[in-house]
Amino acid sequence: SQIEPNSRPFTVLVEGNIGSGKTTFLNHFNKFEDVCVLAEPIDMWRNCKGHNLLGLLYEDIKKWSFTFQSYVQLTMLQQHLRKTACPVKLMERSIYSARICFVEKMKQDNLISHAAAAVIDKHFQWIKENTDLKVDLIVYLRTDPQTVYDRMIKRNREEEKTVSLDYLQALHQIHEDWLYHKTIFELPAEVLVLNANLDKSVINEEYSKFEPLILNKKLSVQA
Ligand SMILES: Cc1cc2cn([C@H]3C[C@H](O)[C@@H](CO)O3)c(=O)nc2[nH]1
Repeated sequence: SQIEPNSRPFTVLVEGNIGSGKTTFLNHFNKFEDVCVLAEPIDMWRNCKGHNLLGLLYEDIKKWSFTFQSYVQLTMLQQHLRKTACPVKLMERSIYSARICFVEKMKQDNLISHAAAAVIDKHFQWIKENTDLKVDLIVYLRTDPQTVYDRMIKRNREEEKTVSLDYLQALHQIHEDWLYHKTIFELPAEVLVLNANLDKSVINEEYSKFEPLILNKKLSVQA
């Protein structure tokens, strides 16, 4: 019989800096059939009716930040609302990190006008009040800026050629304030902090330790 869409799957957000290993984490959990993995819809950002918004963003971040972040917010909302038959849903980033990490940082650096940021915030607030953005756990892949910078260079994503260590340091700080020090904005769920500096060769061992948490929908690590 048709499996009923599980409208309230145990929803986990995977958050972290550029290059923090989110894709590696998602791939680690992709092998479980109970888990629906939603990677960042980067292909949508690279092709919005033929426009590569991600490419435009890094070509002229001031000019394209609003356009890019508006579309990111829509695509992340679509991911949050996506039905799945799986009992567990793992999302790469979220409408929260869009607003809190990226838009806020761009606003601080005057890469987006305060007027544009205010419009994005109005959308964000309305969405939160009018939709059920159910989140049960946030996994924070905590890294050092230098580590993620080296990985980003090695990954060599075309559009990220112009991303600087300074930018990654600023993004790192905003992730720290939101998810580690918890001094800015709201937290939609408890945060599980993982050491994502670990080398790829041992990182899967580290992630395996948290399978019971993610797969059995436990909210706190058993002592
Ligand atoms: C939610 C969200 C993801 C996201 C990614 N990005 C950028 C950072 C990376 O270079 C690329 C893919 O994550 O897009 C952004 O500027 N704003 C974002 N907001």
